[in-house]
Amino acid sequence: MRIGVIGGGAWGTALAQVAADGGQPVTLWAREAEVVDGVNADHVNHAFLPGVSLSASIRATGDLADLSACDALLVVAPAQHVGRVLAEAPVGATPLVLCAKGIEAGTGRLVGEVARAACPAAPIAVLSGPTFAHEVAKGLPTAVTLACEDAALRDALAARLANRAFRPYAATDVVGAEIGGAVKNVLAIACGVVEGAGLGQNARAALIARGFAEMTRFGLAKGARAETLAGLSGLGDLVLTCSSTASRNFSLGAGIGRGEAAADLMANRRTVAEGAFTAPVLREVAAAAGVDMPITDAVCRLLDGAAVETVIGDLLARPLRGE
Ligand SMILES: NC(=O)c1ccc[n+]([C@@H]2O[C@H](COP(=O)([O-])OP(=O)(O)OC[C@H]3O[C@@H](n4cnc5c(N)ncnc54)[C@H](O)[C@@H]3O)[C@@H](O)[C@H]2O)c1
Ligand SMILES: O=P(O)(O)OC[C@H](O)CO
Repeated sequence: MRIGVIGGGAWGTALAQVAADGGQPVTLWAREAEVVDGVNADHVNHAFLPGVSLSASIRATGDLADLSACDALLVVAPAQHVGRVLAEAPVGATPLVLCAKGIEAGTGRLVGEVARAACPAAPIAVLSGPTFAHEVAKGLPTAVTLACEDAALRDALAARLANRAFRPYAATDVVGAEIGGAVKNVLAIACGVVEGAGLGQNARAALIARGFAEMTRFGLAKGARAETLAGLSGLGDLVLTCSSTASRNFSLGAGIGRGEAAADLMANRRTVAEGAFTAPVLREVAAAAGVDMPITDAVCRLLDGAAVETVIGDLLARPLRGE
């Protein structure tokens, strides 16, 4: 199975490295010429995954047409750009493995819905889970959810991507795998705020647990299964990104918690903090579905510039309720 990767950020590059295990050829499409040049000449993605030596069997390209001979495409552009990039990619009936985590602003669509609209003939799988790119690229042990309704395709993809350190777990719940990854990014911002504002470990644990309740309420309303949300792509990824400054979303929240302006933090970054784009549209989609999302709402207010003390105070002052 010839693998192509759409997106030369940290995660696309790390997944290209996974797919190149054992010297298998992989084509990596990157938007930036400097990334293409660095991967081909130095076997390093200096811009997005510095310090990691990549397999020489990864060939980078800036031309989407070079993906036309691939048997499966890993889609790793940021969620807000997936629709645009897929519209230009030579996909046809080639299976797509969606690896971005987010909800499209303006439409409220999960990445799977975006991909189905752009590439109606392409079978869809979702790969998601607790996966810091730099750890995966270095070959540290990692487990992911690989969700696909077509069992034969799912097994073929799992066999192709698995190696001694990278372990896909099979699932059929594509929507559930997507929702866990999209929602955890928003909750990670909230946990970062707690860290940055020095609100303590109790508060962070409470946010993880109540955030998981929020993710579950939303997921169930959108057709996800509870066991998927409690698995690697939901709870597993929530725990990872709510616990470490290696998470861009958590780091963004930590800056806000320290009193820095969200707009400045967003303006000064080249890497993507998906939760900042997903939070407002998640709030809208949840409201339309009648799902209460107090932590997501708090993150939206903080991103809009509300004071940390005010927002945290409002969260704590909500009427007491059953767990
Ligand atoms: N980095 C990780 O550890 C990790 C792990 C799992 C999933 N993800 C997800 O993977 C997706 C990609 O994140 P990343 O970490 O690889 O990115 P990154 O932050 O490392 O790099 C930014 C990426 O955005 C791309 N980009 C910027 N503007 C664009 C545009 N207009 N059109 C198309 N692409 C554009 C850049 O080319 C680059 O590939 C996100 O949805 C992220 O949540 C990331
Ligand atoms: O750095 P973050 O916050 O985008 O998180 C990266 C991955 O999604 C972790 O699984």
